[in-house]
Amino acid sequence: MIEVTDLTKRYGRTPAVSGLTFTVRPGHVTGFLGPNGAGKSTTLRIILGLNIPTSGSATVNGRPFRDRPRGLRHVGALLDAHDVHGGRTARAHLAALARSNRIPPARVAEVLAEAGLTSAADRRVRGFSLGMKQRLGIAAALLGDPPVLLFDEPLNGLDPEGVLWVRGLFRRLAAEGRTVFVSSHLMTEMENTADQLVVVGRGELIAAESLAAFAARSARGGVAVRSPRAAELAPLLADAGASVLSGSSGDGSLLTVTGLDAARVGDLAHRHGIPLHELTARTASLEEAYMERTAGRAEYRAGGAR
Ligand SMILES: Nc1ncnc2c1ncn2[C@@H]1O[C@H](COP(=O)(O)OP(=O)(O)OP(=O)(O)O)[C@@H](O)[C@H]1O
Repeated sequence: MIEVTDLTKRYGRTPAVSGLTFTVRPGHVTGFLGPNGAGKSTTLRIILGLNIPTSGSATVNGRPFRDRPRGLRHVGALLDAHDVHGGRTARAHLAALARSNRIPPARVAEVLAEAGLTSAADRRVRGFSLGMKQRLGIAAALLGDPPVLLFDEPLNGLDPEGVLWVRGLFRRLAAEGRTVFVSSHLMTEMENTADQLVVVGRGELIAAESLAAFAARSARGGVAVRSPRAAELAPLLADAGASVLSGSSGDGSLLTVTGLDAARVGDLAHRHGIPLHELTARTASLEEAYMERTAGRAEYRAGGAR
């Protein structure tokens, strides 16, 4: 379990993180999302005790992580795949980490195999591609068999097989009851992998909830209803508490309804003897919900709009 409480970090006068509070629970893959510069890496570094917060706290299983001896057995992390001594082989890099964290040396071969690096184990890391370095970083995070794992953009540079591997790995780690916290800009991938989300913008919390709840709040979701008597149905739906928009069907037969699920829309129409020609529940994609909720919270946006 990771608990972040009223966390603030300023660099000079620039706030990187402002009063963030959220909990990352074991047994889930939790996606950590936010526009560039939103404060994700800063937060991950504070959780790992690599940055000192200006105020507030971050704990891992109840204690600040920097207090923990043999760290890799408590928390595994991949922050920056390039942060490896290029002159070492993959095997030597992992063996050094194992020694300094009192991890049995046999784990090195196990995590190399898990990451698909067995055949590259005795090559110097400076010759590795970005994807191979990511695999090595993930192998290092797994080395101590830790209950809590943090990954900052782990999919960068991975080939499709690597992406599939990571997806399965994260799900398995969560199913084993571990806490898995992953930052990523790849919405489709997060949609496939994460079940919980922490979303930040300009250092502030936007949402901490399940992916389903986050998507359900989107105005892009709702129920599409088509009826030859849509004009009669719309006020009945509004009376029942729904928001109703007329669609762009031209003949006025299409309504988009939010605030009532498809079953209640169908029942209500039936009670009033109004025929329906279509009743479709639509869930917003994570990307749609994310773009909507972070609009105006992105510091950098193509086209110059702020
Ligand atoms: N060492 C530092 N010194 C000064 N400012 C910093 C430092 N590290 C981060 N910042 C600033 O803090 C803010 C948050 O940065 P951070 O790297 O945490 O964002 P992020 O969400 O990880 O972004 P990205 O998605 O681009 O990786 C940014 O405005 C950044 O410029």
